[in-house]
Amino acid sequence: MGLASDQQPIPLQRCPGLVVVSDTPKGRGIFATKDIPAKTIIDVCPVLVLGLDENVKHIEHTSLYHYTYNWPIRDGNGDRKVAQAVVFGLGSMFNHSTQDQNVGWTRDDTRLLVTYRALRDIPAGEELCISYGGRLTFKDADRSDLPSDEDGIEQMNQIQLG
Ligand SMILES: C[S@@+](CC[C@H](N)C(=O)[O-])C[C@H]1O[C@@H](n2cnc3c(N)ncnc32)[C@H](O)[C@@H]1O
Repeated sequence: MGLASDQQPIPLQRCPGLVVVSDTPKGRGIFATKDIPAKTIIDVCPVLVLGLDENVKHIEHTSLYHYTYNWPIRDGNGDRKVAQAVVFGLGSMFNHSTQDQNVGWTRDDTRLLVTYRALRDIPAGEELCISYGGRLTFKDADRSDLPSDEDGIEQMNQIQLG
């Protein structure tokens, strides 16, 4: 039996030669064990988009809060809203780098995927980092000169994945 065009399987792709290192200044992080050429697909990650209420009532009170990303949606009235999404796979493991990100991403909001690609050649031994945007809740381990945001207002789930 064939699949309708909107049901075509989505190929998943993960770059080989990646490892999780658990004791970095940023917690766990993803590192390359071999050279990765620019534009290589690093991972194709399915996402779970959380309900707006679900996020406020539940997720914001859990550790998962620190692993969700902005996801634009339309509410029942067709108005634009920013929901939160859990990104499965490596998408939830990339740490933030303010100035030296080597991984970028594209969002597919129809198929609910994020595809991560190397922004440049990544040499073996380097950590793979994305940008969370300009608003961080934690002290950036790359920038010891900056004070951390201690008022708790700027939350990690405001990561500007978009
Ligand atoms: C999506 S998780 C990334 C994986 C995380 N390091 C772990 O061990 O599960 C986001 C968390 O990683 C840490 N993190 C990410 N980027 C960081 C950075 N530049 N400096 C310090 N901590 C960072 C923060 O604790 C943040 O809340």
